[in-house]
Amino acid sequence: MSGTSAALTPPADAQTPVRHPDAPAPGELLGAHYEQCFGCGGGQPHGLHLEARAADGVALTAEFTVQPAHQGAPGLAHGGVLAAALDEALGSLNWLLRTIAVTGRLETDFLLPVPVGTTLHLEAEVTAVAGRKIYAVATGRVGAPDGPVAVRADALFVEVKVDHFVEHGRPAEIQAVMDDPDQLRRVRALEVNP
Ligand SMILES: CCCCCCCCCCCC(=O)SCCNC(=O)CCNC(=O)[C@H](O)C(C)(C)COP(=O)(O)OP(=O)(O)OC[C@H]1O[C@@H](n2cnc3c(N)ncnc32)[C@H](O)[C@@H]1OP(=O)(O)O
Repeated sequence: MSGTSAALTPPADAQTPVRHPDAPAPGELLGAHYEQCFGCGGGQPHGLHLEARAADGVALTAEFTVQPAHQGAPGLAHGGVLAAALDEALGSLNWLLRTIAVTGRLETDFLLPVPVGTTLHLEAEVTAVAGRKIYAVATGRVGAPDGPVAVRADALFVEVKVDHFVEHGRPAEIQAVMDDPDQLRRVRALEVNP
């Protein structure tokens, strides 16, 4: 059974999403937004190391291979880890809008178990924008880009300013980003209207 809550249905006056003119070209790897991110950062040994690539429109593809550290049941991916992979793919859509947005709501359908060693092929797409609200969907297929759908999600992201992280994040990590020119460049690339 699946369904989508009313909160994830765009309002009647929602706009069609617009790919930012400076968005990475289709096929381009998007890279990590933060080295210590559990979803995409290279600095997390047990992280997902999800790699996302721009697609046409306001959409992307991404891959993540389920590791032994991601188990819930014996030999199977933990559902929360799969939700994290969907969340990360959806969050990476920020690069195409050149907006900073965080997950407000994430509804996930788990359709098939996903064994350790499986590569999950994800697709994510922004479907509508209404003010600060960004509506998006994602699917994860097992084994191949046209494999069976194992997980899917509907999500609402909410646009925030970079101050969101400065205000709520731990000072040590915020300072470390400020002190690292590479990391700061990644944040600034998203911050179109600082
Ligand atoms: C530097 C590195 C960069 C890059 C950073 C990128 C990180 C990506 C990582 C992957 C993605 C994540 O996991 S992000 C991490 C997980 N998410 C979070 O930590 C977010 C925690 N929540 C919050 O901080 C807040 O609740 C916000 C920002 C989401 C919303 O708070 P707010 O800014 O005060 O805005 P608010 O007025 O409440 O809401 C704005 C509009 O959205 C609607 N809205 C808000 N939440 C919901 C909701 N759950 N369900 C339905 N609708 C909602 C409201 O009704 C309202 O609609 P209307 O009245 O306008 O109609």
